[in-house]
Amino acid sequence: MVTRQPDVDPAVAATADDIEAMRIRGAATIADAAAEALSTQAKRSDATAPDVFERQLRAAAKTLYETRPTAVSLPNALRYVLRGMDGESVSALRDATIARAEEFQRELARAQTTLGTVGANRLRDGDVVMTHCHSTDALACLEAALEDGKEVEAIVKETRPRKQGHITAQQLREWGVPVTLIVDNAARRYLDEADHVLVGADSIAADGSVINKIGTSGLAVNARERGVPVMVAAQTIKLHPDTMTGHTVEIEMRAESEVVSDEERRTITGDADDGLVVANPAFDVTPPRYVDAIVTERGQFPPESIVTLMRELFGEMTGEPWEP
Ligand SMILES: O=C(COP(=O)(O)O)[C@H](O)[C@H](O)COP(=O)(O)O
Repeated sequence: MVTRQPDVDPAVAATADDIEAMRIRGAATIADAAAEALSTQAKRSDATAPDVFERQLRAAAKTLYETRPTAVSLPNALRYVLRGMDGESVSALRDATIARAEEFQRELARAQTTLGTVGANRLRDGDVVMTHCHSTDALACLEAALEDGKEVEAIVKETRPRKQGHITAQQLREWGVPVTLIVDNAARRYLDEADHVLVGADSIAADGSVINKIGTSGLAVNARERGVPVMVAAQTIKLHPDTMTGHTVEIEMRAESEVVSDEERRTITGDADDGLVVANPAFDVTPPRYVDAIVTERGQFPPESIVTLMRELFGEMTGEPWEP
């Protein structure tokens, strides 16, 4: 459970629980939900003094921030909204915060649509795309290609342990895209039939490394060996400004229960129930040399040049998202 801050509205706490339990998941969706939650906190605040209002909003941001560590879209969203919290009275602060959250959500949606059109330009009629996990940014590229009248097919990795590939497969089938669903271990074999690997990102580091669902790096290495280009679809909200000052991106470790049931654990260890460690990292790091292009709403970039865009958009940022 997330540590609850005092004065945080129950609706914000519920959003934090949903993010932590992955009922709300995926970097862009988490960012959208976080902005919405801050707006809700602003709407429902019972503060009568501006400093109390601000304290409540910062407490809400901290509660949301502590849910999952890897997707930088979460702190980036919190920072963006809190920076718009401006005014001399509670009502001015409330209006400004709500307007800022709405602006963030609008820009997020717009960025994804624009990014989709950029990514679609890389896809040709008849292409076969291999996907990993479920990324709304990656799907935006496929949706835009379909809208351009291109026919595409997809090889969808199921993505253990939580099988987010099923969500991707479901969305693609709704759009009428032929889908071949494969287990993760079959990826190398099926790369021979793929024209692109298309994945999303939770964070992008200053050196162009891509942090995304566990298994992305292995897929990218295999794709390079097979000569299949790797395209990463990532709005600029996924750029991790702290990495410009040498910080690393924390990789979330999730519960062992996602990998083995209690019964399976007992079968492995017997009654002793010791000596078995189940490691379940949720994300991994793909070095820039295995990535062909990072597709953003500002155009496509070779990974090594992404730091220029990062500096332009974020400057040198320090401090926790909820700090003034
Ligand atoms: O790794 C994941 C989701 O991981 P999880 O299921 O653990 O949240 C997605 O590829 C990115 O978040 C990008 O998604 P989007 O493009 O929708 O932001």
